[in-house]
Amino acid sequence: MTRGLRAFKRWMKSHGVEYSDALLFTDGVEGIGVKTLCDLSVGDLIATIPKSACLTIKTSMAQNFIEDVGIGDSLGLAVALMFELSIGQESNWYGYLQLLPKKEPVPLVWNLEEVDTLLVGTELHKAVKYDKSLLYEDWKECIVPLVAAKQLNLNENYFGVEQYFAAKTLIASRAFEIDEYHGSGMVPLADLFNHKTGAEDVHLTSMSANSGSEDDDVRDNGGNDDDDRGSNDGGFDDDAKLSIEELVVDSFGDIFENSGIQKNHKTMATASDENHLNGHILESYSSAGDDPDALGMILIKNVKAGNEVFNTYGTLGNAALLHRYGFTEPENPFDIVNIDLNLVMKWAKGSFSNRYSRSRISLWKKLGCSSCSNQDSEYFEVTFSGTPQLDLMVLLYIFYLPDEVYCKMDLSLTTRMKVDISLSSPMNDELPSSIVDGVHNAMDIIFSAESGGSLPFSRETEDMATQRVDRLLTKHVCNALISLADIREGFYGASSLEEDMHVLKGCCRLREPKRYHSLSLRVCERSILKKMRIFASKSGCIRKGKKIYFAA
Ligand SMILES: C[S@@+](CC[C@H](N)C(=O)[O-])C[C@H]1O[C@@H](n2cnc3c(N)ncnc32)[C@H](O)[C@@H]1O
Repeated sequence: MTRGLRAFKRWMKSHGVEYSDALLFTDGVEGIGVKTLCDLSVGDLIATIPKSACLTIKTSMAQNFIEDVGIGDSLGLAVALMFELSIGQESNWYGYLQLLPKKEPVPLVWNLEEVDTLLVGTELHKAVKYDKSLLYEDWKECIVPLVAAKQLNLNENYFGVEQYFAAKTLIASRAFEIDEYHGSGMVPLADLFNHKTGAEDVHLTSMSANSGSEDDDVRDNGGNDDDDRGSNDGGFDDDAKLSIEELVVDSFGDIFENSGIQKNHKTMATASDENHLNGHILESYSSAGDDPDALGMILIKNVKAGNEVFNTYGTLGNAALLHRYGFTEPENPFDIVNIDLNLVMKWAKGSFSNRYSRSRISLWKKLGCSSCSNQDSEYFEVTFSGTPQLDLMVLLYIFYLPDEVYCKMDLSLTTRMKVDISLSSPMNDELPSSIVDGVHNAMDIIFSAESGGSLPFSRETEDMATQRVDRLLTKHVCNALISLADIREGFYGASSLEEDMHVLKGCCRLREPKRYHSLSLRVCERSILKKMRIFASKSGCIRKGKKIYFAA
């Protein structure tokens, strides 16, 4: 065991952190991980962590001045972390901080040349540059004045821009949302568990008697932040976090529900004098106590002796994993690629005038269709299987609607909107709900307009959703999808997917992590684009052999 781990164990003991003696902390070339020495079962409580041992704005010695100047959330936590680092052994978390890496080598702390060469074309290229400029501004506006305020007597060597970026990488990769009072914070021990996509063994949860539902899982800050582009690029500009109370519909919910964990809390057994209990596990969750001031780590799966115990950082694609945690996973089913609306406009320029494109997009919006949006871009998602977002297919379909159908629909929608809006509040500039009813409704309106008022397929006998999509995929739409995939592919530069795959094979994950994971991201994204082309060409072929409802 390394010195850092030994000191950390002593620190845990003196700060009331208890853990099962079945847990083995490993410290190898790939960093720290947690294994089990004996079989563990669903519902086993393998660790408890007092909230007072978590490093948050509230628990930090810097609380007063952070709250006085009014910086909260992840910026405030970064200041708390930098402050605790700056006071060395004086810090309550010294034994914990010694174990942390100086920074997590995520793209935020790559130099600009690395970002521009390794990430070019990928979902992360723009996002990382955006983070860098935004965080630099935050530092200048909020942290520089703190250091300048001599009465705070801050050690400027710990509050430079480099130190701020490093703190942000640690927070992005290790912080959890604790509760409404503490906000997000560093949770010692819980942050030693590595991630496995969709197959985690353990959850961090609240130990309060009023808790015990899936709502109480303490959320890793990486999980599905609302501000993440397509929930796929992680994100450092993350002030909108969910507290435990808000986690009613959490992505972990199903797993927790199916885990068979008993949720009737009883009184917690008196803590042993020893930090590790002898029976391998601390408690089963059902007999663990009511302690609103503690967090518990609970097994949601059986884990065999000798295996690593994994947590999950959320259902994240590779762009998000690399962005926030600095690694990627092969064949990650949550991977997506985005097609920007601007890219669709670029494609449209080849065949249509700007005016024509704008009018078709306007009709698409009036029908209640939409793209995803983030920061200053609008985009469509393409899933791991290569299926493009339905709204994109509808937009492409609308581009090819005959003029007379387009005019008829536009006129009728505009008239309807005018009537509906004049009947509602004069301040209400949103579309009436009768019109904004989602992309499926939009398809029904289009198909019905094309066929002179009736839907040309049976609602009773066939699957409506499949019929709708099938009908959307005209030859024009399929060709447009292939062209969009080709244009998007062009962003990666001259090398082909096969060349990238070949280089990736020869690249060592441990020796060249930046090159390896960025190449892995490129290969995953380009493979999705390849699947999108196959989706479009197969759909085109299938249509040739089927009844075609309308001329394409
Ligand atoms: C919360 S920490 C987990 C503990 C960490 N391994 C350590 O040494 O302290 C998160 C970091 O661990 C690493 N990590 C976690 N899961 C991983 C995985 N499945 N593959 C590669 N690295 C992983 C990444 O560097 C990530 O940013």
